[in-house]
Amino acid sequence: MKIALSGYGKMGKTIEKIALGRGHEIVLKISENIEEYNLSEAEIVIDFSIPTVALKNITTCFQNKLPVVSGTTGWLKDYEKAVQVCNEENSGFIYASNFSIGVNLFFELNEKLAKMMDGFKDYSVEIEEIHHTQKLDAPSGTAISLAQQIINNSSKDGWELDKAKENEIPIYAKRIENVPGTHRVSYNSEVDSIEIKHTAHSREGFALGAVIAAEWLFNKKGVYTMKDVLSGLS
Ligand SMILES: NC(=O)C1=CN([C@@H]2O[C@H](COP(=O)(O)OP(=O)(O)OC[C@H]3O[C@@H](n4cnc5c(N)ncnc54)[C@H](OP(=O)(O)O)[C@@H]3O)[C@@H](O)[C@H]2O)C=CC1
Ligand SMILES: O=C(O)C1=N[C@H](C(=O)O)C[C@H](O)C1
Repeated sequence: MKIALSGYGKMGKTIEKIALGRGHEIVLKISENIEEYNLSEAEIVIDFSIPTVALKNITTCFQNKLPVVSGTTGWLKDYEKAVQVCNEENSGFIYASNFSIGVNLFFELNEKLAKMMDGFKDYSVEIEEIHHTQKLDAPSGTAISLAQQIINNSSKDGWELDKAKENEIPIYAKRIENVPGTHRVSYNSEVDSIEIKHTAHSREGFALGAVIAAEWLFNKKGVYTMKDVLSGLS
């Protein structure tokens, strides 16, 4: 595939390495105003940029008939707008708050555990995420996805950073130098705790998942998720 990278920071550079290793070409590296670039050489775009530009970059690609795999977090209030433009332009789109295969397995576990724990009122649930100090958004997109899964499978009705109300899930966001991404969901009672945890050892898992998603999306139209991608792999 001829890939354009929207965002050539920590993730863009890791994706370049993985994509080249799988026989793809990087034809464009977008680092500023997307309108200044000639998108015509690219066949697909992988977007790991910044929250304030993600919607513009993604929709500009759709308008240029390019499918997009996006992992940028912190812009999700505008997700439906991106979906609308994708459908209007008959393009292809996959967004995931986390492309790592391990985290997507962790998402499955989280859903199952939330269903099991609902009804055991002695336990209170909380989420902790730890990331490097350059991260722009908090809580992480992955922590929000984990919270949303628990909300969908329990009587919880919201989440809050730090100070949650009775029926909400507290998310604690910590920033520590060089941490690629750690997420922990814990259920705590007076007598014990049950925890599930995912620890990324590097950015390679996120990047590999994004390239696999791009390979899967290539030549498809429509809006998909990592569940669609992974159901074809297992
Ligand atoms: N879904 C997933 O699996 C994962 C998601 N992420 C998310 O991906 C995003 C990027 O992460 P990361 O690579 O660590 O962050 P970086 O800050 O290292 O990279 C972001 C890059 O975007 C560039 N940028 C700025 N303006 C534009 C623009 N107009 N168009 C395109 N690029 C632009 C920045 O350039 P400059 O520095 O010059 O401003 C920077 O190089 C974040 O939102 C992060 O949360 C990260 C890991 C995994
Ligand atoms: O910014 C990061 O680094 C990461 N961001 C994603 C998120 O916000 O969930 C995924 C991963 O944890 C790394």
